[in-house]
This record gives sequence, structure tokens and C-alpha cells, in this order.
Amino acid sequence: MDKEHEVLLNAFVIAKKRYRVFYNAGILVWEDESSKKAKTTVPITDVLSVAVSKLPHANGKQWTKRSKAPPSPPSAGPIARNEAHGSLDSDRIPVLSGSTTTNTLATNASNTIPHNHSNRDQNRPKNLLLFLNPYGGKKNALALYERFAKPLFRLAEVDINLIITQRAQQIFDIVTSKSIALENYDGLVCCGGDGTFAELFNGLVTRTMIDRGLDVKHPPFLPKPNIPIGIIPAGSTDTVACCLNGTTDIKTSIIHIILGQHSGLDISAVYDADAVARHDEESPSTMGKPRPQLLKMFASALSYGYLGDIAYDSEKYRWMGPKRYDYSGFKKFLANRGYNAEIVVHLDRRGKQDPNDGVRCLDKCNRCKKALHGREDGGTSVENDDTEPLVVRGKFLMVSGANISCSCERSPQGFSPYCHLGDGLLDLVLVRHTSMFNNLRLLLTMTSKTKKLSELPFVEIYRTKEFRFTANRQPEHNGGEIAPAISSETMRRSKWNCDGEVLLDTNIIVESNCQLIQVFRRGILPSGGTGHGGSDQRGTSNALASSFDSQSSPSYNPWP
Ligand SMILES: Nc1ncnc2c1ncn2[C@@H]1O[C@H](COP(=O)(O)OP(=O)(O)OP(=O)(O)O)[C@@H](O)[C@H]1O
Repeated sequence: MDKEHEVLLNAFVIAKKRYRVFYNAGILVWEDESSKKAKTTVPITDVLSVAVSKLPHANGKQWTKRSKAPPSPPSAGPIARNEAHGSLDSDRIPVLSGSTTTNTLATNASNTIPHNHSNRDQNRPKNLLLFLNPYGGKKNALALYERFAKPLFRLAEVDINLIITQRAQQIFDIVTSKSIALENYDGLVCCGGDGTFAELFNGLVTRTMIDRGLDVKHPPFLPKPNIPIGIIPAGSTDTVACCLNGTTDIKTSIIHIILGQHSGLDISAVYDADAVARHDEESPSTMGKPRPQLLKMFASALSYGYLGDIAYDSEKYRWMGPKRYDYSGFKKFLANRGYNAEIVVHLDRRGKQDPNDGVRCLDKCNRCKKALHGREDGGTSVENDDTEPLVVRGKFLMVSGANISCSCERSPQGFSPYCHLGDGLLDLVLVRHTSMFNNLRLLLTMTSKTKKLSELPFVEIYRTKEFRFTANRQPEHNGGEIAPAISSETMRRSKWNCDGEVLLDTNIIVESNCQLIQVFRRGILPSGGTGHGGSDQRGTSNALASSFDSQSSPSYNPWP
């Protein structure tokens, strides 16, 4: 740093030690004068808010104290602050369980939200629509919001319109309701788990299809929404938040939302493979390739077999909270069920898409950057169909499509640690049905900090843009002959676990969509240095959460 350009901002004493704060070349520096090496630096762009303190310190120990109460939210206008509704939270918008909309939301372009953001000229979100799921995780999302999110949003003068959901699917219904003018918001945010986030982006992509006049059941393509979304983790697993930020720390996510940087996240779409077949048979002369029926989109993982069974079974025990996954997981582990299936996966002909290449998706990831601009590592367009199909058949304990690595607190390496957030590809993870002993190895590997699933001999991982899954079918009757009896064991089918929610359609096609949505986040820095997505190191978030009071101990959640 050039001393000449240093601007002293303040000097003060805490517990007989002298400190000074100065500004230099875009960096704020807090320095202990007795030991010039003891410095804390913050880029000016990372400062959330500046408050002038009129009360230096009453007892000589505390340096600053906010001199005034947090700014009261700006006057309401048509976005009513709901004291009138008896709400405890002045930002809260009440909704009934049957609601798909509410007349207190921004419903058309003229109902713009008044702002009072004189001290911010950066490109940060000024008003957000925030959906909170009070039902997921440990059912403490509202308490977490009140404790961590609300003060930070107030500090940063971000207007929040809060909707506390009253039922499942309500976020989807509200976001897809045309009567709400989403363009009046700088972002849509949810506070909940992976299922809540899934409702939000499924709703937003569907809304974008509706706005563009596309057929939402058989879309010719998935359009990119132009509004960023964010997640404040308050679920059971919080895999998405963990992969986006390198941590499930709630303050880190909130600060990333406030700072407003966003980047592209791949979204994988699940189509009904049977609906395609029927469509083809009915209209063989149809011009062009008929599109299969879109069932759902996912951001973390889609799993058939073991994890599908757990998702289905554990819903019955939701009252147990996150422990339900342990309980159902144990039951399904003992059952050791295998499922017959055929998977057709499209692989890069040149073998350049290696899911075990050791390259993690970190800050300024080259792979994701190139994918967005139509090129992947090999220098050719990802969109180019330079792939060949590989057919894999057998009996599987589990078949999973990982849209992201799926690393989380319970499973530090996730399904596939080198899966990228924005390269337009997903990792197909096939776990063969074997012995109970191998299942135990699988579980130990899944929860290990260092071991990877790819190291197990009964696990195969393929990187692909799409795959087709067909559960074992009853052989067709041949010329009136009676087909040989097939055991119920052979014909058994599982369910799909799609971002933690159950999907009942079995035969599906899965396709990744490169950076379909924009999410509030910053790149994850490699731990122990800087780098651009090229090293096999666990990342750490580069947010400033550590400067705030610490959250209650992180929950170590099971990993379905
Ligand atoms: N008010 C509500 N009542 C009942 N269900 C709700 C309500 N609001 C949202 N939901 C549903 O709750 C389900 C679970 O939410 P979510 O996935 O966020 O929590 P979780 O399953 O505990 O966490 P994770 O997915 O991270 O493991 C979602 O499918 C969502 O649709």
C-alpha cells in the first residue's frame, strides 16, 4: 500500500491500546498501533453500512455503539407495512394458505416501492421479496430470520417484503401468479432448505416461461429468468447453500445477498420419458422432435433407490425433525434393496469430461466461465453434440444425478466433489447393489471428510449433459406365449428424491441447463490461498460473517 494515499479516518483507545482506522486504495484498514502487523482489512466494496457514532464509549471498553435505532423501514405506499394486519413484523405480508397472491404485494408496474437509500450507490439489491418456510428444518426459520437476517437487512437498508408460507407449493404458486410484478424486486430470496429453494426457482423459471408464452408442460427450451435469487439456509440439509457459499453459515448467505453479486447456477430438468414415447407413437409424423413433459427442475441432486426410499419413508416422520433421516436411513440400510434399471448416458466422445479430474469449482472458475461462453475445457462448444451414448444396465442400490457436488456438513465431499456449479453438465453417480458390508463402506465414505465415492469399486461416475433412466420393465408377451414369471423383487421400483422431495414418475430423462438461474453468491476461495478453480482444496467463503456475533452451533444434519 502506498503511504502517500493513506487517509486517516479515526484513532481511538480500547483497553489502553491505541488503534487507528485508515483508508487506502479501496481498502479499509483497522490497525493496532503497538503491533503494526495486527491489521484487519476490508475492501470498501464489502462494507455493508456506515453509521456515525455519537456515543464513543461509555466504559472505555466498547468502541462503537450505534447512536440511533436502526432506520425504520421506508414508508409503505402500496406495499403495505402490515401493522394494520396485527403482524409482529412490520415487513411481513400475511397470506392465507389458499393464496397464490396477496393485494399487499407489488401487483403492477405502477406500484413501485418507495426507496430511501441515500447512502448507497453500489449495485446492490434495494428491495427483496423474501419467502420464509416455517415448517422445514428444525422449524426455527422465523427465529433465525429475526435474529440474523432482519438486523443485517436493516443495517444495509434493504427493504424486505416477507411472506411466511402457509403450505407446501405456495412459493411456486405466488411466483407463477401473473398478478405479481416481479420486476419491482431486485431479487427473490427464500429462507428454508433445499426444498424451499427448489420451489422458488421452479416457480421463477415457470413464470419466465409463462411471461414468454411458452408451453410450460412441454417447453421447447427453458428460458433464463432475469432476476437473481438467493437462499438463507434454515433447512435440514442445506446442500445448495453449502455448495454456493462453502458453508451453511446463515450470516454468510445473508451478507452475500446484501452485497448483491450473483453468478450463474446450472439447473437440471427432469422430463417424463414415458410421456415422450406415447407422444411419438400417437403422432409419428409430427414435425421436429416432440418435447417430453417437464416434471420438475432440481439444483442439488436427484436420487433413485436408497435415497429415494429414505425421502419417501422419512416424510412420515417429519415430526422428528432432521433425525427422521437417520431413522429412515437406518431402516433402508438394513433392507439393502436393489433396483434393476437401464441408464443411457451421453458421454463426451473425446473423453474430456472427467468427473474425477481433481478440479473443484472455486472462485472465478475457468470451467464455468468457458461453459457460459460456449466453450468447455477442450475448447469446443458444450452445446455441440459431440457425444456418444453408453448403456449401463444392472441392479443398483442408488442412481443419482448430481447437479452440484452436494457437499454439506454431513457429507463433506458430497456425491461428486469436482462437479461444477455452472459448466452445464451434471455428474451421474451409479452405486451397484452389493453386500451389506459394501453399503457400510458407502455410508462411511459418504460421511468422510477425505474419502470420495469414486474410490469405491462398486461406484461409477459419469459427467454428462443428459441421461435417460428406465426402471426394469416387464418383458413383452411374445406371440401369445406366456412370459416367464418374474419375481416381485426383480420388478420392484423405487421413487426419486428430487432436491429432498419425492417424485413418483420413474422413467425419466434428465438434462442440465447451463447457468439457467442467477444466484446471489461470491466465488469460494480455496482454503489456504487464492486460485481460480484449479486446485483440489476445500474452499472457504470469502464473506465477512466472522465479524458478527456467532450463530448457535451449526447443525450436523443427515444427508439424504
Ligand atoms: N407452511 C408450510 N407448511 C407445510 N409445508 C411447507 C410449508 N412451507 C413450505 N413447505 C414445504 O416444506 C417442505 C420442506 O422444506 P425444506 O426442504 O425447506 O426443509 P427441509 O426438508 O427440512 O430441508 P432440506 O431440504 O435442506 O433437507 C418443502 O417441500 C416445502 O414445499
